[in-house]
Amino acid sequence: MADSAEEPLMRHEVGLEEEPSQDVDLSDVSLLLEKNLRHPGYFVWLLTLSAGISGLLFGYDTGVISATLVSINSSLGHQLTTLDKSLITSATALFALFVSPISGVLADTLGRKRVLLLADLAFILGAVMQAITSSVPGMIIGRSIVGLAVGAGSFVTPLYIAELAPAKFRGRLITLNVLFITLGQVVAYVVGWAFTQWGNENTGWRWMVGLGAVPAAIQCMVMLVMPETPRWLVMVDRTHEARNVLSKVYGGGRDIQGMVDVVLKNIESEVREEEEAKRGRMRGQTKKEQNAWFAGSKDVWGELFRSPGNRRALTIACLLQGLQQLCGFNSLMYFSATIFTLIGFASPTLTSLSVAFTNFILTCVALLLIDRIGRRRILLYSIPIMAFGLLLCSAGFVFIILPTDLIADNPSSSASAHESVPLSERTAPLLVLASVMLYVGAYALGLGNVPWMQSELFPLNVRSLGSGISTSTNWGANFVVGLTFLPMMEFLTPAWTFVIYAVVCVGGWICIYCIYPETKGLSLEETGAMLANGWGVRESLRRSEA
Ligand SMILES: O[C@H]1[C@H](O)[C@@H](O)[C@H](O)[C@@H](O)[C@H]1O
Repeated sequence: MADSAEEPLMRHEVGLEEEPSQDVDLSDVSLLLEKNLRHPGYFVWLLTLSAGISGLLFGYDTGVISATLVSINSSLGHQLTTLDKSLITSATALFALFVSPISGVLADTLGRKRVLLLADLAFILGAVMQAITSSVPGMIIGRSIVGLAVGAGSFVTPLYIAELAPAKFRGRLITLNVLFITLGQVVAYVVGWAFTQWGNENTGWRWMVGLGAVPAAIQCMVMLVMPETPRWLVMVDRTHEARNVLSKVYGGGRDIQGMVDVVLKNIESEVREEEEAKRGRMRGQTKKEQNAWFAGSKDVWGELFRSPGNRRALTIACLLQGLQQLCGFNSLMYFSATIFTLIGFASPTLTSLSVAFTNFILTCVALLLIDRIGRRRILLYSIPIMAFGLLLCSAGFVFIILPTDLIADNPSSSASAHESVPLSERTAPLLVLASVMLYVGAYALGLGNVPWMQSELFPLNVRSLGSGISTSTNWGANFVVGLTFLPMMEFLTPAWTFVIYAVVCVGGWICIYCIYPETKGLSLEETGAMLANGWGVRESLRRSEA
């Protein structure tokens, strides 16, 4: 792990003598100072890792359902129906969708750290509830509580990291969170496979879901000793504590005090400006309207929707987040074990591990490549491969004859359905597996990551609202896919289901081609100026080729 390798920076190095003067542009100065940082430093890594456990939990809880669904059998009173499975799966996304907007308000009033701690408690409660329940409604409630935790955690974790990390490392540290999500999914699949292999047939799945409480409890303990973010501390007038946290972030020592002063002043002036803007907006309004949150947010809503540039940014961010889910990836994440059971693999949970593993490895590759290839280009290359994979998968399903009620049936009975089948039907499952892996790999390279870089599309004043709306689009679409996948498989046939996802990919590709400019290498201001005058696709390509 990198040690705190900050260069000793003194005020005179950036032209500051004593206290930073009021006419110096503090944001420029702190950027200049931060440029000299070589590594995030050990304290920032520690903070990122401890907050990143939320990503791990997010991934674990979304991934573990795959093996759970094929292991529950009749432990909840009866064999699960298609509706039971769909509700159990999609409840998490629905509650994550509900809680995302509220968690922003909670994060401002209670602090970022307390919201993370509350999310941990919800993770623990939801995991225990699922592990001990004996009914389908109990399971749905447990999954919904986990949804609250996932929704709050997925909003607050990037905020916590962004407010603590020096600007220079912010992007990289935030995208690390996506890596944690996919790692969590791998862990969930390994645990799922291990329990179906060696666990008790009736209680194994209870351990799978219950284990989600462990990382949450660890994070809870670690977060108790972690600090609040300097920005929130300044917001609630605890400037002295904010200074101490900043000193640790920048590596401690006397020689960095100049930098800490500048960064602190910068935060203070930003917070002051925000408060003044809020007070200005509230002047002349009725008592009722003076509800700070409402008054503030109402105006930001106006700014977001009135300005053409902001509207374009929002359209692109929602398009990408919606497409990330509507392309059907999570139907594999949630139901791959069900699918592989359906087509006769002897160890469906082990087979489906390939989905989570491919996703994780190619997410690592994507994070290395994305700044070099560019967001637009990586999407335009990878989405056609996804569509091809889906069509191939659909072709594979054409050769497989499935008993009509198998989706809702006992998985163990599925093997017998494939005992004496012609060769084409024996190789077709392999074709399905290979095409699923092709699709997942291409997804992880582009759509799995790029939409989360949404904040770079928005100017500061509407960034949090814009990102919030596009994140809700993600959860909304995730809910739709979780709820509709099994009914689509049952009523439209698997072959048509995958064709529909392929059509969504093609439609998405056309939209991206027409309206998503290449933001690689552009500053936030340049992106903003470009979107203010149009979609800026041609101009962005000219710039990135120059
Ligand atoms: O970026 C993540 C990642 O791609 C996950 O694998 C997926 O399950 C999530 O829905 C997505 O938001």
